[in-house]
Amino acid sequence: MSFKHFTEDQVFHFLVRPRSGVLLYGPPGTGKTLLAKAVATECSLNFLSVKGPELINMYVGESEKNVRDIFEKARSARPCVIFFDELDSLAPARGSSADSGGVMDRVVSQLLVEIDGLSDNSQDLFIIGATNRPDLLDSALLRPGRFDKLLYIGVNTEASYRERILKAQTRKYKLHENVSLLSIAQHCPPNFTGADIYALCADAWFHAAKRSVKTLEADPSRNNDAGAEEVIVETEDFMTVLGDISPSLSMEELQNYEQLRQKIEGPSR
Ligand SMILES: Nc1ncnc2c1ncn2[C@@H]1O[C@H](COP(=O)(O)OP(=O)(O)OP(=O)(O)O)[C@@H](O)[C@H]1O
Repeated sequence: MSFKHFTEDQVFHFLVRPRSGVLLYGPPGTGKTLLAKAVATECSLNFLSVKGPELINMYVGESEKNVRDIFEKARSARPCVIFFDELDSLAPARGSSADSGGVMDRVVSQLLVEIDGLSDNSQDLFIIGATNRPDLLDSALLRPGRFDKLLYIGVNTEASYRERILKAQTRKYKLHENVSLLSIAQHCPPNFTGADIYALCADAWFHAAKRSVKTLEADPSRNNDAGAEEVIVETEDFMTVLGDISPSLSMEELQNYEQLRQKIEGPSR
């Protein structure tokens, strides 16, 4: 895992300007989790990942206890990054949830207490949050000393961006010499996310594997050939499966995310 798939700006905010909390936001499948893991790996920190809904429990007081326990676990694993995925489901704006007894409000309060408690030892315990809906979060979470840096992780519609992700995703594949990843990137819809490209590569490999099996079945004498079982992925494998994969986000949805980003960060960026 490395930072090479992310922009210098994104890496700068993590490595050069350490802070208590960073919030990654943007459409699903764009690499927010991947980036959080890369930060932990690159900085030699333990990585504790938790999905917001996993901490919510129907029994009174249990959800708050789960929040406390996660921070306790992270403290004992220092130096550590706690990654809160789907943060909006753990910390929605207080007063907005329809739950009886204000469970979610108490969870948010507990989370704020724990985050504020980090300030003493922020040198070796960091929090990274991720959400597709930063607009739903309790605004107190975004105050200085908490998740005070918001970083948009979006989709770049240029082919060279998709080519970089294709390169990363196929680095362990044996590609046929006819494969041009740039050309494949140019054939992908501009709104393909990293997760869509992951699906494309996995399906292309599977398509190539099926072809290898068929070839061996047709000519069993090749079973003993050196490397006969090796799966070599060809351009045709990518092109065949490409038609079956629809972008998980429409262009309109991407524009909505872009508008949300502009609302949060201002139009100048
Ligand atoms: N920039 C990228 N480079 C390489 N692979 C990527 C990139 N972005 C996404 N992927 C691939 O897509 C998969 C999903 O990415 P990830 O889980 O990090 O997205 P996410 O933004 O956290 O999504 P969600 O909001 O749904 O949790 C990853 O396992 C990875 O294989």
